[in-house]
Amino acid sequence: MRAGAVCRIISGLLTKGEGYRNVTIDFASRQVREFKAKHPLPIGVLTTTTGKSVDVRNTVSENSDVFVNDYFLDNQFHVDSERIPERVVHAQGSGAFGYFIVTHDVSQYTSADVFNRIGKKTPVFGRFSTAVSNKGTPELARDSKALSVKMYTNEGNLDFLCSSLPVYDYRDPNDFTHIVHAGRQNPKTNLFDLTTLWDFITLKPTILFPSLWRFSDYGLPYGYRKMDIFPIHAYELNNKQGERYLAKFNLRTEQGLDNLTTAEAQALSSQDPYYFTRDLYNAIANKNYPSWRLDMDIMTLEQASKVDYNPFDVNRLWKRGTYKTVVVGRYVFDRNPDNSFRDTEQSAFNPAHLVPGIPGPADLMFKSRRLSYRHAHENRLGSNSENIRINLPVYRKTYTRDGSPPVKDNMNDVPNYYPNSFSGPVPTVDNRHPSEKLIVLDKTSVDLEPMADFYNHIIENDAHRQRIADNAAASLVTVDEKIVDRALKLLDLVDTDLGKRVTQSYNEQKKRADAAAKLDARTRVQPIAQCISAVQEGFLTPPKRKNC
Ligand code: HEM
Repeated sequence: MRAGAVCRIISGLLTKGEGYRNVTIDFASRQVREFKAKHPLPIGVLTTTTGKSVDVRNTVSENSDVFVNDYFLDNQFHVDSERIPERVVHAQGSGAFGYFIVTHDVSQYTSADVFNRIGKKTPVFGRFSTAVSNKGTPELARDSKALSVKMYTNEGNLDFLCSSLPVYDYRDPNDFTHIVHAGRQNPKTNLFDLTTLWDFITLKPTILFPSLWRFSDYGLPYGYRKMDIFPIHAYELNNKQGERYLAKFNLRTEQGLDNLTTAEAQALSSQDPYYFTRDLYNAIANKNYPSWRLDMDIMTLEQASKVDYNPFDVNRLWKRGTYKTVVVGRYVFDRNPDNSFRDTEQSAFNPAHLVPGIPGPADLMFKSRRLSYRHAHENRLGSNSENIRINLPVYRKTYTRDGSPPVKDNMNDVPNYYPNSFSGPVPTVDNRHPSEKLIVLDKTSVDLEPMADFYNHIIENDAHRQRIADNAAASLVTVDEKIVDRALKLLDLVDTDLGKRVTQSYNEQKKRADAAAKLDARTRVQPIAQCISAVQEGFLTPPKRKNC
């Protein structure tokens, strides 16, 4: 049968439409077959890494002198060193190319060239990721998700690093190391340890706020395509006249918000642990391009100085009625990378990659991020991470030279010091840049009011409140009882109804878990397995929620 006919049969078998639930012959599963369809014959003669053709006898090493077999040595040496350090957070990720298009005039707020004309298109690269999990971990855990997007603008790269939750875990950068440790594997058991996580949450209660979001339906989106995403910080913007504004950017999904229940996620994870990557890849391959509307919540500096909360606090939302929202444009992702390591793994996003007209956030957390990402890239990709193709800006002339490869053209014969009298690159004068710096005062106190507001006013009904309580209680079942007491007291302080619901759910779940712990592992998972197969049936038919 001809390759084209095979392709037609396979595409006939594909499940079209939302969710791509038939994971057996979806677009991602047939990638190599598509390659073969495009290249019916081998693409060329096999060579060693230095370009010498490989004799077929060298592809088998039995009874041969392997030390003179370049082909064997190439492969063996290279595979031994083909891993680079994974990202310390957001290690599991998937990339996509696309564009940003301006749909509304926002020149009143920012002079950034990228936003300066309706209809202007800018190429972008996005990397979607899970936050806490290590590389290779199933993607369906109740863990916040993220999108980093690099816009290759005429004024340099503009990177937005965004979380699926609109509030961040802490406002003291010193907490980064400790939450990464407390929320990760225990150093002795090498297992995720909910006691250490809840210990840290109860000692540093700012983390409770995003944790409540994580326990809510927002904490487990139905794939990367179905979530809103936020850079969180209040960005300083300035227009051509040097007038300054504060903006919180929001990326709103155009696929519609949707979420999975914990039971659905468990079932899906057992069937397709990388559902998030697959769903994104398949949607793009099927030309069902995922898109997000970019809007921004805006305040003048004068308004910001009058609100009764800290607008720079990444651990809270801006209060309703204190800002206005304006639409900027759309991100559309329309191409899967041809090589995941080259593009996705080697991408280096840094929130400090900003452009004129967007001086960026002035808070302490952001200042610390300006350092942290540079250091992380140097550790992960070497001193020339900006020379890797995916990270290259449209235009660049610098005085940095040499270092670990890749060095690209290393600025050829251009003078390598500044100032010089020999026509090396010269700086410009940016009159738009405000001469005064914004100074932000930080505070360490914990404010429970935004959490109570979330629970009572953002969460729409009691059924959803109960799901938050059940998810929080489930995460407490294996936690040391003294810390459980602390957690329940804290939840009660946020809201007595929340405290009551979690306590009740915890008592019930704990009783069941204690009884189950006496059984051997296989017997213990029987009821869950039945529940999972019930939910799996649900996945094979059109979306239908099942309560387990
Ligand atoms: C003090 C605060 C923070 C520190 C020290 C920090 C540090 C880091 C580090 C070291 C990485 C790995 C970078 C790499 O290896 O390329 C990372 C990745 C990331 N961070 Fe943060 N982070 C902080 C706050 C935030 C916040 C507030 C957000 C979201 C609004 C965020 C979003 C991300 C995302 C999306 C990535 C993945 C980047 C990628 O796709 O390559 N981080 N962070």
